[in-house]
Order: sequence, then C-alpha cells, then structure tokens
Amino acid sequence: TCAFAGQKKVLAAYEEAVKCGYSGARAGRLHTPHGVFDTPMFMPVGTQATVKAVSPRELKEMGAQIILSNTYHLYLRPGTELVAEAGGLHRFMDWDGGILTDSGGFQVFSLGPLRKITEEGAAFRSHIDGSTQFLSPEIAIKAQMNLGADIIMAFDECIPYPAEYQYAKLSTERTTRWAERSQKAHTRSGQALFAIVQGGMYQDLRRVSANDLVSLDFPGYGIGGLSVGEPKPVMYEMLEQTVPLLPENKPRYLMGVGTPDCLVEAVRYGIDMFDCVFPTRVARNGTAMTKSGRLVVKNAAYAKDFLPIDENCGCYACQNFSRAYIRHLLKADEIFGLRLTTIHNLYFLLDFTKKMRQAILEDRFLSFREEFLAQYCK
Ligand SMILES: Cc1ccc(CCc2c3nc[nH]c3cc3c(=O)[nH]c(N)nc23)cc1
Ligand SMILES: [Zn+2]
Repeated sequence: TCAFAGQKKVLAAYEEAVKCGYSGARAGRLHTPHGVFDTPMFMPVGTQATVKAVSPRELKEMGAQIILSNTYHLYLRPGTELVAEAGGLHRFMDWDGGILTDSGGFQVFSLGPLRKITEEGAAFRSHIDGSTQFLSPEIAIKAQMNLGADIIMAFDECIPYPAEYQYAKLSTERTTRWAERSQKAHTRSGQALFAIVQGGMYQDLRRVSANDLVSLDFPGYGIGGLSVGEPKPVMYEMLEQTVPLLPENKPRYLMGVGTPDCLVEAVRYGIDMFDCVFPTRVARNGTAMTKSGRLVVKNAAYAKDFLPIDENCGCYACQNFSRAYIRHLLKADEIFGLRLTTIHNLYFLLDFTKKMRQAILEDRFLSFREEFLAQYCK
C-alpha cells in the first residue's frame, strides 16, 4: 500500500491506496470536511443544486457520498453570492455529504452560444438570458469559494475534439497558467482545489500537462478533455499516458465518465472518482442500466412484465415496483416514473463502484473486470 504522505494543504487526502495485481487499480479513502469517503466512487451530477428527480434523503439512502454541482449554472442563476448568503451550497440544498463543483470552463465551451477565449478568461453569452458574461480563474475560484464545496476545480479549457496539435498545445499551456492563477486566488482553507490535466488527444501534451500541474502541487487531479466524443481506445491511451505521472497518494478524478465499461477500464488505470450525467439523463427517457446493458422500460415488450427492472438490485424501484408499472407511469408521463428509473440508475452505478472497491480489496479486481465485460453488451 502507499501510505498517505502528509499534505501541506488539506483535505482531499489519501489515507491509503491498496494496489491490486499489476493493474493500477486501488481502493482509497478520501478525507473532506464533510466526511471520509470510499473510492473508487461514482458522484451523482446535481448541476443546478439538485440531482434531478431525487431528494437528498434518497441520495443518502442509496449510498451517495459526494455529489457534483456546477459553478457556471449557479453563477448565472441564482448567483453564487446568494448561495453564500443562504449559508453555502450544503445548507442551500440540505446535503451534508461531500460536494464537488466544476469550475465552469467546460460549460462555457459546451453551453455558451458565443464565446471568445483570451489569456484573461472566457467571454460568453448566458444560455438563460443571452446577457454577456465573463469567467476567469479568479472569478471561477471566488464563485466556488462562495458555494463552499469540499472540492473545487481549477478554471480550465476543455479542448474540443478533434483539435489541431498547435491549438491543443497553446490551450494546454494556458490552462496550466490558469491553474496557477486559480491556486493564487484560492484562499479558503479546508477546501481542496484540484487541477485539471488537459493535452487533447496528444500523448506528449498530456505528459507535459500532467508534469507541469504536479509540480504546482495540488491535493488532487482531474483528468479533463476526455469523454468529448473521442473513440474509447483513444481515451484509454490518454489515461495510460497520464495517470502514472500523477502522485499515487492523491485522488484522480476522470471528468464526465461514464458508462460501466469505461468505469471498469478507468479503475484499472488507477482512476478513483467519476461523474456522468448519463444515469440521470437516460432515466428521463425511460432507459434503465443493468449489468447486461440497457433496458428500455418504455418498450411494449414490458407491458405485462411484472418482474422488477433487476431482480438482484437493492434499490427502492426494484424492491417495490414492476417493469409494467414503471412503463405505465412513463407512458402516462407521470413524474414518479422518472423518479423510479433515476433512482435505479443512480443506485446501479453507486453499487457498481462499491463492488469494484470490494473486488480490489479482495485482490480479485482483474477477474471481476473480465466477468463484467463478458456480460455487459455496450
Ligand atoms: C455538475 C457537473 C457536470 C459535469 C462535470 C464534468 C464536466 C467536464 C466533462 N464532462 C465530460 N468531459 C468533460 C471534460 C471536462 C474538462 O475538461 N474540464 C472541466 N472543467 N469539466 C469537464 C462536472 C460537474
Ligand atoms: Zn434497481
């Protein structure tokens, strides 16, 4: 095991990481002001200070540890000062577990209709009211300090895919300068600031980005610029280049990933933390996640199927309701139908990462991965 080395600043600290086999998989414990959490972990996405269709009580019940929220959205509405006046994001949304906020960079580039990026930061138009807005490292860090998350992210540019080498190089170098500015602007003790590795799909730029950010010494590292439409083998190749350069005793967060097959591969490379909108998003169009792939509950095939979505699932939906009932609700546009599919999908991913942690601790992760991939059709 690699014991936790004393960290200058806090808090997203690594207590222990258990290596397993020749893979880089590890089971760790993440220390934050709101508790100590087990990794590998899946973090439900709560973009606008709510995980869509489920309550904090239900999140706690299904084993959620850390949830994500979005600086970009909350900055535009209701405003991060307002949230600060409300006592911070934990109080505002009544969540006493961990919270991680993204810096807004990604959302500006993926949501903002108009955008102009300069050394200073990113100008964009609000997707809410079309007003001209501006985000910089300093503004993004101040906003995240106002929200009061346990883990905040440096302001970065998520390089689009595909991108020319030259653009990727210049953008990655700027993201590193923005990381340094983020660090200088971050004055809230007890809050961990993670840097975000970029580099596009270029091995050498990935290595430069990782090395530069490691020498700036952050308590944890996001791996960005992936899950942006690139083929999965390319994503895995970038992980192979990047993860080994990151300190073993610090958490690694692969941003925006993903489906169970991606999770099991990323854990093998040594990733600890995941987020993705997938489980909540597909739930809203009646798709349930299972260990053998997706199940479209809305399909006519399930009209008279009185079995649960998954007989072996411990979630509230599978313990109490049938596919026929959930299909009926979805067809009738009943909100409860969305709630049940969302509850199931979140539980599925939370439970899946728990099972991976158990496999790592029992030194059988590689066979767990084999069995899972054999059964799961993408
Ligand atoms: C609430 C919330 C939603 C989404 C996210 C992650 C959003 C996300 C990515 N999603 C897919 N690929 C991604 C890449 C990046 C990236 O390079 N940088 C940042 N800051 N975020 C990313 C964080 C928080
Ligand atoms: Zn279930």
